[in-house]
Amino acid sequence: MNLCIVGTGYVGLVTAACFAEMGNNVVCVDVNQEIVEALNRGSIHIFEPGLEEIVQRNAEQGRLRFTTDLNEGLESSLFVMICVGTPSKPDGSCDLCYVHQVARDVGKNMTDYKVVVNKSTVPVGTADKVRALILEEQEARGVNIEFDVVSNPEFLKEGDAINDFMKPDRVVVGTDNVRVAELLKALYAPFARSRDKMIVMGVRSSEMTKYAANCMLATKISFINEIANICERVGADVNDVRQGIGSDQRIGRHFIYPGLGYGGSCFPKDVRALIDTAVSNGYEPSVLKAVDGLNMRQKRLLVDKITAYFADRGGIEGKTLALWGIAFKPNTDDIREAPALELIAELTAAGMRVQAFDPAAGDKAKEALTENSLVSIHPAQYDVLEGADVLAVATEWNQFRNPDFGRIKKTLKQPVIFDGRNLYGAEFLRRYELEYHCIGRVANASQVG
Ligand SMILES: NC(=O)c1ccc[n+]([C@@H]2O[C@H](COP(=O)([O-])OP(=O)(O)OC[C@H]3O[C@@H](n4cnc5c(N)ncnc54)[C@H](O)[C@@H]3O)[C@@H](O)[C@H]2O)c1
Ligand SMILES: O=c1ccn([C@@H]2O[C@H](COP(=O)(O)OP(=O)(O)O[C@H]3O[C@H](CO)[C@@H](O)[C@H](O)[C@H]3O)[C@@H](O)[C@H]2O)c(=O)[nH]1
Repeated sequence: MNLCIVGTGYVGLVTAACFAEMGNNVVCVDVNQEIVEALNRGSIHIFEPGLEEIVQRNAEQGRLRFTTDLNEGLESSLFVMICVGTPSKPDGSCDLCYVHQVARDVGKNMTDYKVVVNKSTVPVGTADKVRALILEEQEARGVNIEFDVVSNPEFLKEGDAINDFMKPDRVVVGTDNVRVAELLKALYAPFARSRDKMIVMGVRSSEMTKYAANCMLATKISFINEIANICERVGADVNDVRQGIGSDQRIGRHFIYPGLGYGGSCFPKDVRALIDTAVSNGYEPSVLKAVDGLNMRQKRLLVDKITAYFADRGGIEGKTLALWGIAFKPNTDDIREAPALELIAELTAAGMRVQAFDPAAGDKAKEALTENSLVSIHPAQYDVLEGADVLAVATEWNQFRNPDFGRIKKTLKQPVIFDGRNLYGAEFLRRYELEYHCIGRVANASQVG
């Protein structure tokens, strides 16, 4: 089948590469010329394990092309997939300007029947708006070309995106048109060989399903973080509690890891967008507001712990923090709403220096933090320990899980680790005479209360 994918970010590029891998002909369109030129040279602008190889292979074999010209994609394609960003506006509502622009461009340029598939995460009612904008542009041209608009939210997660796309738990399709549902079923058939994975529903329910899924997952995280914060005050260990509750199948083991709160380009903005949708429709979303509020507090947790540690040691001004991990999660270079950025901003505002390392997000962090003279980004994990007072861990990259504790102890001015991802065992660290502060566990019972 012939597809036009609009937007070559985390979702667009993965979608394009995976559909091309299944034999489809895919044209990828992006307004960013630099990104398109790089892709045409076989180099991808994001870090996503396994993606570059699939992109290169399919481009070489002629099934995957990149262009800034939407017409090139529209010409030959039955499906037009919208995969552009839907960031937060300052008031928390969803900014739909990129989606609306694509809808207008499609209306201006289409010459034959299209299935317009929206994969971006968008508030309920957006498909209706996309339809209206396409019709408006067609009217302005004096043409009447048939098309359908379908909602098909994407559930992949960064760092494991190829696997998620190739083996989805489900494929949600929002349409009341049986013929279009059949077309999508055929398109997704290679990803659903073991069982029928397509769940067809109304467009509004499909748009809502995406927000409900992300908000449910965000709620699990804020819930366990709340439990962790209580554990810490009463001398319980959240690691044990997590296992104790996770073995109940109704609760499950996934997505109940406490930490510095959720970051990334999805959970924070999507929770806020659903809050905005609820409020605009006269409903007070008390659970969602609590989830968001707790997450914002959680991102400050290490700031408070580090500040408290230095309170009777001359304060944090002039001290140096070694920081491992900047990306919002491992296996990605994405730093959007990363808890580490909050940590860096708060500590440097109070006069602390930060020497940071991340296995993939270093370049993006350098760009984002260029104006902050108290931050330096280093290319090697152990370099950041040189001259540092203490170490903090903000992202659970595998290479931080079993580090050289002897070297940490020897290099730091003060043998203390602040762990925002609960990677280490307190007992074990005591053997290295390293003081350990983490989330929801009190290493020394005398610290309780
Ligand atoms: N990142 C994820 O893990 C993920 C997962 C599921 C769903 N989503 C949702 O998918 C959407 C895309 O997210 P993303 O992370 O891939 O975004 P992104 O910011 O990585 O990429 C968006 C791309 O769209 C391009 N673009 C903007 N306007 C355009 C236009 N008019 N024509 C062509 N290209 C245009 C941008 O240049 C950019 O390259 C969002 O709604 C997001 O919420 C993201
Ligand atoms: O038990 C957990 C699991 C995750 N996180 C944090 O939650 C955030 C989000 O993690 P994850 O969901 O793995 O990454 P995303 O790439 O943001 O993926 C989410 O957002 C995407 C965009 O909508 C959806 O498609 C995915 O299904 C959904 O998992 C990260 O900061 C993680 O550190 C925790 O703190 N504890």
